[in-house]
Amino acid sequence: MNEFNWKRIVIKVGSALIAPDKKGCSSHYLLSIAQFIVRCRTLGVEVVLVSSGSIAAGAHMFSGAEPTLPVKKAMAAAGQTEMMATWDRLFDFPTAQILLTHADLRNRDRYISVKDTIDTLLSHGILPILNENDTVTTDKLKVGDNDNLSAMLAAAANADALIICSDVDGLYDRNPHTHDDATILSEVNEITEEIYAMAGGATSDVGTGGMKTKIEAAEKATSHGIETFIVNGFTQLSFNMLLEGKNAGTIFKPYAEPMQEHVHWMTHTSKAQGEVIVENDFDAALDADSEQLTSDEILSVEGDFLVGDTILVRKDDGTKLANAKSNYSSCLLSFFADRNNEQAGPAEYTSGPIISEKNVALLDESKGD
Ligand SMILES: Nc1ncnc2c1ncn2[C@@H]1O[C@H](COP(=O)(O)OP(=O)(O)O)[C@@H](O)[C@H]1O
Ligand SMILES: N[C@@H](CCC(=O)OP(=O)(O)O)C(=O)O
Repeated sequence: MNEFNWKRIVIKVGSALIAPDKKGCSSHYLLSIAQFIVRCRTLGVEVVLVSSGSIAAGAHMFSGAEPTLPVKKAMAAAGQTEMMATWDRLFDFPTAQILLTHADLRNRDRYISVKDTIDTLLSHGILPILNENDTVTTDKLKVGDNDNLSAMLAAAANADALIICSDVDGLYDRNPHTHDDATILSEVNEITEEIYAMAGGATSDVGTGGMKTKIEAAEKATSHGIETFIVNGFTQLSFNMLLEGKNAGTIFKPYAEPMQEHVHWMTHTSKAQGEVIVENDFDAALDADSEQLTSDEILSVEGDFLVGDTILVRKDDGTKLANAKSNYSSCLLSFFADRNNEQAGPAEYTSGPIISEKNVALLDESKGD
């Protein structure tokens, strides 16, 4: 057993560490991260790597080009190969590339498939290296930043820890690059609005999301029971400290009572693709018998969703009742809602249950306070 009792960890590496000067991929900072990964594996800890940096690594091949969206997508395609080759050279065991979009994670079958692939790679001693598939993704399909992606993957992999390697020592009470008097928070026990208020965006021209997306990631991971660290990936000291079981930056403590797996997935990974709105006096106990929600209860439908997508069920006054997997498309549910609103007498057609008990994640607001 190791100092920290980890069996499996996810390490996320930011773009500034991969391609610090946007002149291609550099192994300068990756070497100490690779050594840490090797040491963890020697200690019996399975490691999953989430690596940013394809766009930054590919930028040097497009000199003089305006960084438009198509050019960035091309940079990602070209830089990804260079980045994978750089990582691969640092290890004497095999690595595997997995490129994903949010569409692969919000669909339950595809999510399970990703989970299974990660498990299988790890059980064969292969290091999975993941990134968002920036070349094919669109606004609607993307996660958008690798902090949140790494937390979704830490939950999928059922990791014990998520280590986010960045270009700062951790979370400060304000951006240390713009405030000389900023002080670091070494431990965060609860992620509150005040914590979010401390976080600003990225100031480097290669980072995405800054500290805000790291706090979102920490919230996702800690609510799954995963302890989360933000450390400075520029310095070997961070990794030496982690190996000694010491806090190397900011540690976010995991929830004492983590969310159930499917509740976590619906809340933090799949996210609602649309809404079903019910009467304010709707009082069915969704957790006990969600089959009570049928087409007769629907007032209106918002967004476009398909059978199997996650939806938010809420009351007309805005109270959020539950996230749930929809058994019907938005198109069909809108038809039922329109018919209900016309009050056209007894319904000729009614739906079966719109959501099913085992695919419901109750939201706090619905707990009757
Ligand atoms: N409260 C804060 N504490 C630390 N860094 C912050 C804070 N607010 C904003 N930042 C910015 O977040 C940056 C790290 O995020 P980002 O640039 O996205 O890096 P990465 O590529 O590692 O994801 C820091 O360099 C800093 O400019
Ligand atoms: N997927 C992108 C990185 C997105 C991202 O979140 O970047 P970063 O903030 O540096 O972790 C890429 O490979 O360039």
